[in-house]
Amino acid sequence: MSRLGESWDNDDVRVRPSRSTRPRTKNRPRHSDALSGFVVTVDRGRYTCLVEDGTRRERLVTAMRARELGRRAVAVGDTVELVGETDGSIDSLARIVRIGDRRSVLRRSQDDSAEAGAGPGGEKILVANADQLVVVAAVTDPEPRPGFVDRCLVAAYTGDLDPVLVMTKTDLADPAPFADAYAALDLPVLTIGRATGRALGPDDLAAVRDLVTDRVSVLVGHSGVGKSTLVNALVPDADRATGGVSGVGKGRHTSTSAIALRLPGGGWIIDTPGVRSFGLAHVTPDDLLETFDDLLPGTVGCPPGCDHSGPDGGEGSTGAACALDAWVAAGHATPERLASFRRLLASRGTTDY
Ligand SMILES: Nc1nc2c(ncn2[C@@H]2O[C@H](COP(=O)(O)OP(=O)(O)OP(=O)(O)O)[C@@H](O)[C@H]2O)c(=O)[nH]1
Ligand SMILES: [Zn+2]
Repeated sequence: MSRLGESWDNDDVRVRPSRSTRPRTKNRPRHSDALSGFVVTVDRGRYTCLVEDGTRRERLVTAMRARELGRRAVAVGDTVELVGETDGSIDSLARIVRIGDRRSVLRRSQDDSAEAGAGPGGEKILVANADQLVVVAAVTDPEPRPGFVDRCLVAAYTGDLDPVLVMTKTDLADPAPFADAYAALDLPVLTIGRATGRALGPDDLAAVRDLVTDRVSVLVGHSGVGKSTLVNALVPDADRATGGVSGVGKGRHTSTSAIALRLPGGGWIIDTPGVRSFGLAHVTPDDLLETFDDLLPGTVGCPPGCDHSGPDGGEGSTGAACALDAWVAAGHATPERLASFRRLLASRGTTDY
């Protein structure tokens, strides 16, 4: 499993203040017997981790957070170190003592910031280490919602995931009118529809399979867009792909928000059955701007407090103009890029779920 054995962040484990003069590392729990695991799903404080230790077949181990993790969140997709009861037998419970460095984080804000692992703004890490966010939207039935797609893009860009749009049900309508709005974002758009009365088109499916093979992909989309149809086509035995735990995510325990399913050709699909929206209260205009490399230099002349939302400089400003308008008018970047940036920026505050 390629995700295991990555480097570990030495700051992951909070070390209690020491009164002695010994080096701090001596006080850190050593856990030389720890095993590496990959968090497949999370349900009410219990983490299902895929573990392989070289001598035995890989297995699923149920674990809880060790006290020494403090308030640090553990998310699906995290690489972790486990100690304790790691044999994976029924009723055994291991402890997660370390969390590996993260390549990406898919966050969402939520009201209940008291929940374990919620950050200062109440944001929660939904998935760690994913390569891409696959936003699934239907051409029709249900109608695609631009605000929802835009919010997904903001979450992807600011969390270091590559966004992809997959438009389903292309047998029912033309995807172009909706997809055209994303042209300036260079967003890969794949289409998928039924070739026959029942089956998804094999060419469409092959393109999606290509996209997800050997990568970690998070799938999000509204109910009814065809996400399950797609997941079942990509992971034929989805119910068994995680040793049966996917049943946990889909059914009884509705609090489960994400589950990793192994792709037969390599890579992982992380399905998010309970996720219909992304709260983006934690994303600032500058967070988003940093993901628009071509626009970034144009803000040097912005007034203090400019939120770049329009030519008037935004609410918190002194009334001076946002420098981006003049800069783009002078031939930098493109008006379409600026318009796309501002549309995504505005989507943070909408509730178009
Ligand atoms: N015409 C057409 N129908 C499709 C396509 N993909 C899925 N459907 C149908 O759309 C309906 C919803 O599909 P699902 O896969 O259950 O949608 P979902 O997004 O998983 O929805 P939830 O299970 O509610 O989260 C089903 O009746 C599917 O058969 C497609 O490409 N074309
Ligand atoms: Zn500005």
